[in-house]
Amino acid sequence: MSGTSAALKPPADAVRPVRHPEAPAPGELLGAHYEHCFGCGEGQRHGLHLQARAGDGLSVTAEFTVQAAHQGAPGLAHGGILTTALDETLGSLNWLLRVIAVTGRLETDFVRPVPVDTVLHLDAEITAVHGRKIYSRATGRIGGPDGPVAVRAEALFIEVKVDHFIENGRPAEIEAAMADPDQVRRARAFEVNP
Ligand SMILES: CCCCCCCC/C=C\CCCCCCCC(=O)SCCNC(=O)CCNC(=O)[C@H](O)C(C)(C)COP(=O)(O)OP(=O)(O)OC[C@H]1O[C@@H](n2cnc3c(N)ncnc32)[C@H](O)[C@@H]1OP(=O)(O)O
Repeated sequence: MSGTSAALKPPADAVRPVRHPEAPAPGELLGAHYEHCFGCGEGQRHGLHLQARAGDGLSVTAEFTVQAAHQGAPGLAHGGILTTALDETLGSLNWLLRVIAVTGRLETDFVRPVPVDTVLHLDAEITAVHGRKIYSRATGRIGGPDGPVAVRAEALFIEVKVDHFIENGRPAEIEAAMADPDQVRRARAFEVNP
């Protein structure tokens, strides 16, 4: 059963956006947006280490292996962890538009239990854009990229500027991020390439 709320339905005058000309090519890894991100950061030892790859059009794919540390019930993935994997995959889509955006709303259907050691095959796509609002959906399958659906999500991301992080993040981490020329260059690149 799926019952997406009205807030996740694009308005009638929403548009289907186009991939940014400098977006990573299909098949390319997108790379982490922040090394300490719980979803994708290489430097986050407790994290999911999810690696998203650009697909065709406005889509990405990613894989995530459920670890023992991700359990909710014995031997099964915690639903919040699965939602995090969906959130991260959906968030990475915005790179194809070269837009920085944060999750405003995320709705998940848990269709099948996901055992520890399972590889969750995720795919996601942007469906519409309306002003700063980016509508997207994602699916997670088990047993292979064409296996049965285990989780499904629809989301609304909201475009923000780098200042969103600078104004709201804990100062210690913001100062460290701003001292990293790669992080600043990457973040600013999104603002000069509309
Ligand atoms: C040099 C420094 C380096 C830093 C660089 C870092 C680079 C980072 C790169 C990439 C980052 C990607 C990170 C991905 C991580 C994975 C994804 C996450 O988990 S993100 C975390 C969870 N999400 C939040 O923490 C959002 C918290 N919420 C907010 O901050 C605000 O509520 C925000 C920005 C979402 C909206 O606030 P408003 O004041 O800007 O805008 P308003 O006017 O309220 O909303 C704009 C439109 O969106 C709708 N909207 C907003 N929230 C909605 C909601 N929850 N449901 C439905 N509609 C919503 C509104 O109704 C409005 O629509 P109408 O334009 O009037 O049609």
